[in-house]
Amino acid sequence: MATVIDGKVVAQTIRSEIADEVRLLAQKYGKVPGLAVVIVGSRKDSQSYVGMKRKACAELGIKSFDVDLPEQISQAELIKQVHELNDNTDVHGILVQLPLPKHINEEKVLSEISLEKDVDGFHPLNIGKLAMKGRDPLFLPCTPKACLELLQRSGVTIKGKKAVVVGRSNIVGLPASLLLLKADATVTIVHSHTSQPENIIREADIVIAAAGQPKMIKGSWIKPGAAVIDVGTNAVDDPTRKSGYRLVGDVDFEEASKTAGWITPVPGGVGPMTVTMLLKNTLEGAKRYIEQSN
Ligand SMILES: Nc1nc(=O)c2c([nH]1)NC[C@@H]1CN(c3ccc(C(=O)N[C@@H](CCC(=O)O)C(=O)O)cc3)C=[N+]21
Repeated sequence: MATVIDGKVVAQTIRSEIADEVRLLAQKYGKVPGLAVVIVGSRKDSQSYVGMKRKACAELGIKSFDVDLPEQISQAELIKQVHELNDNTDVHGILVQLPLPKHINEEKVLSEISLEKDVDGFHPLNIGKLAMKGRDPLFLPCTPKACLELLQRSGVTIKGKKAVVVGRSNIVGLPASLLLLKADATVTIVHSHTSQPENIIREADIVIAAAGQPKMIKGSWIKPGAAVIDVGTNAVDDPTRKSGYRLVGDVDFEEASKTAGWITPVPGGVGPMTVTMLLKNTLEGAKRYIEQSN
C-alpha cells in the first residue's frame, strides 16, 4: 500500500512558516506582502479558486488587492488595470486568473505583468528562463512547484529517476517537465497523440498526471513503488452530493494506491499546495522588493 501524501498537512506547515515570515517583515519594515488577484467574468470554478486564494492571503497576513472585472472588458482596459498594479508599490504579486474570456489574448495580457510581480510564473520570459539550462526564472509556476515540493518533502529521490509527465499544457505539464529536468530526472512527456501511453507510464519511477481526464491512469499502469502526483481536478456528476458533483483526479486512486509507493489524493493533494506556492512566491517577491528599497 502506498503512502498517501497529505497535501493539506504539508500546505499547512508551509503556510505557518510563511505567516511567521510575514510577521517578521511587518516588525522590521512596517510593510506586509501584497497580492493582486484579478478575475474577469463570473465563471463558477474561477470564482471558487479566487475565493480560496483571497481567503488564504487573509489567514497569513498578506494583503489581497481584489480586482473584479466584467466579462465584456476590453483587452486594452484589462492591460491598463495590469499596468496600474505594476505601478502600485504596495502590490508585490499579480495573479490574473485563467482562463480569460475568448476575446482576450491571454499571452498578451500575461506578458504585460511586471517580471518582478509575476508570481504565477506565466510571463513568457519567466517560462523561457525555466527552459534554459543554467538559468532560473524569478518565480516558478505554482502547480509544478507544488508537485516538486510534495516529492521532495516526502523524501522521493528525483535525480537520475525516470519521470513521466502526462499532459503538456503551458501552465502544468510543460513547466513540470522542465522542473523535473532541472532536478536531473530523465523526463518523458506523454500526451493525446502518444500511442499506448500505458507502456511508457509503466516504466516511470515518478508520474505527474496533468491530462484533465478523470481516472484515465489505471492501477495496472503504475510501476510498483512509483511516486504518483495527481494534478487532475475533474468535476464529475454526483447526485448524492449537495453540490451535485465531486472532484476526481486523473488517476484511479483506489487501484493505483495498491501499487504505488507514494500517491497524492484529489482533493487534498496538489490543490492546497498550489495555493500555498502562490503565497510563497508573493512573500519572496515582497522580500526582494522591500529589502532592495531599504
Ligand atoms: N492564473 C492562474 N493561476 C492558477 O494557479 C490557476 C488558474 N489561473 N486557473 C485555474 C487553475 C486551477 N487552480 C487550482 C488551485 C487550487 C485548487 C485546490 O485547492 N483544490 C482543492 C479542492 C477545492 C474544492 O473542493 O473545490 C483540492 O484539490 O483539494 C485547485 C485548482 C489554480 N489555477
